[in-house]
Amino acid sequence: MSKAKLLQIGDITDRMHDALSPHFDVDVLFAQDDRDAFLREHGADYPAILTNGHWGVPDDVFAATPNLKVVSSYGVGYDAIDAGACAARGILVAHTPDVLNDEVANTFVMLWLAVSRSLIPADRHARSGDWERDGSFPLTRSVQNRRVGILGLGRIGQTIADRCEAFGAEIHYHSRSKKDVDYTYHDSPLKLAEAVEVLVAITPGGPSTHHIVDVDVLGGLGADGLFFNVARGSVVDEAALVKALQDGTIAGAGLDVFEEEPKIPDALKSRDNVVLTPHVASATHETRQAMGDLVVENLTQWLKEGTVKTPVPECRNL
Ligand SMILES: O=CC(=O)O
Repeated sequence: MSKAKLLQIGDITDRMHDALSPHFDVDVLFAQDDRDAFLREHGADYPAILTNGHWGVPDDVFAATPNLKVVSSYGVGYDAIDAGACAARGILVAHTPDVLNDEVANTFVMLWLAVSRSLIPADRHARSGDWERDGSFPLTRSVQNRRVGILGLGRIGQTIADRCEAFGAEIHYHSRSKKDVDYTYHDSPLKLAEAVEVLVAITPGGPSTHHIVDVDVLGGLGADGLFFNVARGSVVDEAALVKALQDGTIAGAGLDVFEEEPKIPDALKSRDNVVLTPHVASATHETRQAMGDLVVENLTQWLKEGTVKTPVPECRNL
């Protein structure tokens, strides 16, 4: 019996490839020399797409796959996929929620400690000989007993809150709606920023959260404030963030995501009060394995039953 055809957009692990191969005939979009000709000739053959949060489903692919039935994305954030348009065409979209909550929360903690305790400059001081030559490294700032603001109290935001409690934090949050939790709610990102010393963005990306951290919010955070982004680059006005760091409007930042990945502004790269990671919040062997297994499970379940295990909210009623 012939296998179902699957169009792969972006990289996958060997384990995912091996698990998919018995069920799907996999073609890699980026391996095609002439993408337009390939999509024109073969687009209608694909009922299934495997993609990720970075590539999503580009418009040309969406338009060239009239028989598409399922999209399985290797990541939790799906702002690069027009899930509303997929739902309207009856296409199921699946993502990988929950299995990465711990890792993303841990990445925030790593950045928070690194920025507050000046980990990168301190490491440099230790290995460069500066310690012997110039003496002790300057004092840094404690992460203990801070007022922490979580922008987006979804599943990952809650896991971040749990981690922060271990540091004696007073937790504040802003979300689209008030939740049944003991933390302090603020009805705007600005009011949240004004109330806290540490602000972490962990909202979904997309038009509804575009630049919700802007010049005013950064001003509200204030000169001792630290900003962290483990959400999407689009959530923050990056130019305003650069200026806020340059002008001392805020004290520092830890960033895993950027507006034009993989490009990072030089003005961020050159600052000692900023720690940068290349969108790796979920990128451990263990968590990527769990995410990959879920991507595969969504596709094989769809093959067997026509459903997926973890649909995005827009597709839950399909
Ligand atoms: O950014 C990572 C994800 O959305 O899983």
